[in-house]
Amino acid sequence: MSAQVIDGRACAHALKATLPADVSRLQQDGLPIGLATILIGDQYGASAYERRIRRLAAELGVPHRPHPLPADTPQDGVIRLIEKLNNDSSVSGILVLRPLPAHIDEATVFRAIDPRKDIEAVHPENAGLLALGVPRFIPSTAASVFHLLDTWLDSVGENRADFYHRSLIVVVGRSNNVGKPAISLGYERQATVQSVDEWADRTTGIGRHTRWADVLIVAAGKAGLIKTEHVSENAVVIDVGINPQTDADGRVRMVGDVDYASVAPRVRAITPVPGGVGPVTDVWLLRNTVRAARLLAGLPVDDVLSLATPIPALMEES
Ligand SMILES: NC(=O)C1=CN([C@@H]2O[C@H](COP(=O)(O)OP(=O)(O)OC[C@H]3O[C@@H](n4cnc5c(N)ncnc54)[C@H](OP(=O)(O)O)[C@@H]3O)[C@@H](O)[C@H]2O)C=CC1
Ligand SMILES: Nc1nc(=O)c2c([nH]1)NC[C@@H]1CN(c3ccc(C(=O)N[C@@H](CCC(=O)O)C(=O)O)cc3)C=[N+]21
Repeated sequence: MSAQVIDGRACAHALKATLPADVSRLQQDGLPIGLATILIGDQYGASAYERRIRRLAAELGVPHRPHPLPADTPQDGVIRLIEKLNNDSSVSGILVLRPLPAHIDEATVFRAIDPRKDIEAVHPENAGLLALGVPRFIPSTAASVFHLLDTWLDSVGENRADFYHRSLIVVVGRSNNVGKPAISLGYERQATVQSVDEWADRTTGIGRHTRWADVLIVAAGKAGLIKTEHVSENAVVIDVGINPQTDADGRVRMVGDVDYASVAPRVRAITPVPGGVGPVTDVWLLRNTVRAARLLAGLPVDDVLSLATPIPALMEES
């Protein structure tokens, strides 16, 4: 039987429906909303993402200021730009695209962002809040992964809590802005969560872990890493990877970390690339920009992580 294809474009379309109204309400009240992006160099995935954000911001009416910087920009120059954006009241959200060139220390750059404008939760304060289960912002890629899962569960009529409580979620890749936040969101849903990194691949192989996964989240940045022997038949596979692949005719196209052609026929459900996690990530970043603008203005925001279900007592109190 062939897998159900989880449609990221449809999910993104539904998720963005209320955003233009949210944006114009802020603007009518004279409250600033604006997104600043910093792209250093021209890495394929980062440039692709920046272009998409640019288009989506225009569509939703969010003022966007792109800051393209040459690959050899010194770290001080990047920090100075961030400080300027921190102090600019027309900017409510700041996104620094990864990966950064080797001469720039990611942690130092992320620490320079005003935590209230840190829409990807990369500043230690926001990363800590997420790890503690009380996030200010949910990083957009991990948010997209779980939004797709939740939406898919609703569509097949499975109770979200029942599903997560009994499920093993295996996360391949544990970077600070994709893998680790996804692990945190899995914990928050009270699933059993396992993290697999490159050492597992180099030593015992990742199949001994991934084959047990009810939910397999793959964010390694390695095209074709997950093949049919890595998955079980009831798995729900979420492919985060965005990798450039050059066709025989010289055209570059995007592929995920999952070998879709061999894996899709075997599993229960799967996200494609393109058209899976990516489009929802884009919308979530703009949602976080609106959230930041509201928080900066002192307006209420929804509680994004009230998901945990208390475990009933085993014995009634006498
Ligand atoms: N679709 C979307 O919305 C988004 C897609 N992406 C894409 O997701 C991918 C991952 O991004 P990101 O987390 O930033 O990448 P990083 O390079 O920062 O991290 C990759 C992680 O994967 C692990 N890894 C690498 N190779 C293997 C392997 N063979 N087996 C197991 N684990 C492995 C690394 O392990 P170790 O820690 O041991 O080095 C590391 O933890 C990229 O393709 C990126 O373009 C990113 C953001 C959004
Ligand atoms: N700080 C930071 N945060 C990121 O989230 C981040 C980053 N840096 N650096 C680069 C990667 C890559 N990334 C993408 C997200 C969505 C699409 C996306 O929407 N892609 C479409 C592609 C459509 C097409 O052009 O074919 C899709 O998947 O359907 C692509 C790439 C975010 N990243």
